[in-house]
Amino acid sequence: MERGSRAPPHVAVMPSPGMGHLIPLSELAKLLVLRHGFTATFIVFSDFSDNAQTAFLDSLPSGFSYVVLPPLPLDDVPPDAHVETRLSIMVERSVPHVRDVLRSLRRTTRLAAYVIDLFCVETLPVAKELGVPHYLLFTTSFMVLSLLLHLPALDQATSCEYRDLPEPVVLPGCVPLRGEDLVHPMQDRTDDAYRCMLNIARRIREVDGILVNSFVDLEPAAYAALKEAEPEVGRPNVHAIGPVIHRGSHGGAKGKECLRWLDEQPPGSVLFVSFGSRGTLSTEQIQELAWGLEASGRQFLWVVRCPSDRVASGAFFHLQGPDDPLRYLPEGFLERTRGAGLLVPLWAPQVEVLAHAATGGFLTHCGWNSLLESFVHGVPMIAWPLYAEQRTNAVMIADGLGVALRPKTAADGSGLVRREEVAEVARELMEREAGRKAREKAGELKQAAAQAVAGRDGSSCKALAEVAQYWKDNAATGDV
Ligand SMILES: O=c1ccn([C@@H]2O[C@H](COP(=O)(O)OP(=O)(O)O[C@H]3O[C@H](CO)[C@@H](O)[C@H](O)[C@H]3O)[C@@H](O)[C@H]2O)c(=O)[nH]1
Repeated sequence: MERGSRAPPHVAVMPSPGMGHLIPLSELAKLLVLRHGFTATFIVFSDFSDNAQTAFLDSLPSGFSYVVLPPLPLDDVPPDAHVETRLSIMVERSVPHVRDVLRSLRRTTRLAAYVIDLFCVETLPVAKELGVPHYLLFTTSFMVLSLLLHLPALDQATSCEYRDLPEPVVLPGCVPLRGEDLVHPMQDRTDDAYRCMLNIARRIREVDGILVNSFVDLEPAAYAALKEAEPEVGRPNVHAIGPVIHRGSHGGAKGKECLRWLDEQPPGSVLFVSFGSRGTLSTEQIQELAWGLEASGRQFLWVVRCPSDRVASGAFFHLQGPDDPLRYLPEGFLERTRGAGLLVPLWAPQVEVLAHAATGGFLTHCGWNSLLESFVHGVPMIAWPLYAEQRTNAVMIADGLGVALRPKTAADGSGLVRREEVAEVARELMEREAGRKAREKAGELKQAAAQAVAGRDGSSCKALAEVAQYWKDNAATGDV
């Protein structure tokens, strides 16, 4: 690698495991490489890099390289520890290795910035120590960022569990949130996962700036409130740079089959059902969903995974193994729905599916990348949140933006969405007035999303160009 005044500026990027973070961080790096003349190195964990992640990294164009950290065993961590707890321990253990990588990049490149996602905050002191500007790519909304920035104060002011608060939490410029709709690690304040979240909430104030994968017109009031608060001590500047989404294909042969099937369906007729890179349902819920989709009479394309009650807890970071997800469906389902539905085990080329004219709705777990991809393609949704910040996102898209419908869970305390409700909400979205309204709103958001990243003048393009220029200027003068 080159160092010297004519070498390109370099960015080091550290995503935590999982496609949900790898995708936006690599798309950001692509923009820096292809539009702003940077080169980039990814620092990735070996422990959790599965085939999908490795294939994704290998497909990145020239200008990128990646360094795999040595294995960081977590054998001493209880197997039932929450994913946030496991992640935070793993990141802590990675610090000496990250120091070595950043030191080496400083020697061999014009290292201009170090960009992480929120689970990697424990590595920030290394960048500080080496004088490398350190930024966070916040991979979800301004609303969730606002929640995190307010969390230490909220923690001080609250003595009960948040779900028992008599009033909703009101964040500046955001739709009110009931305690039970706050992010998953906030649901049990006695759990380690909550302490991890609180630690992250404190540490993100240490970064030099926060790039947010959202756009101003999507969340104008939440964005304005955060901008207003910037002069406060310990409030990093925020930059709206989204929607940064994956635009290529990563679906393989099965992906091509999905797209061929979609080509044969009438425009706007298909409900796409997918729960992100690793979302799964219980066996009973899979069965209810299947019966409901069948009863709805609608065409559907469903990315099917093995039930959550059949997956080992430590396997969270990996796509599932050899077990056949189709065997958990109701008997005869495949035969009865042949022609009306297509089932894809594990993975579909989601962005291409959402971009396809036949796709008329998206039943989603509300991961932020999925939502952005839906906004970009103007697809209305059914919000079916599972974990992380997905309930918070669901409130935003259903109550705030009006681009999604929410199925009701059964009153029997099972927490299940029963088949009748699945059929009803699918028909609502695809055939009725509520769906028509959501589709109209989705069309408006599609335009706003396109404007944010249009040419050089889109608000998000400008914001990223300013940050990139700042990094280049500092790298060029040797100030870093
Ligand atoms: O069959 C599939 C399934 C997923 N994807 C892609 O994988 C990504 C999934 O990302 P996302 O929708 O954000 O879901 P998660 O993978 O669950 O993402 C994690 O990270 C997100 C960003 O922080 C959070 O919003 C989520 O709650 C968290 O679970 C998207 O780009 C999808 O297009 C596919 O291409 N094909």
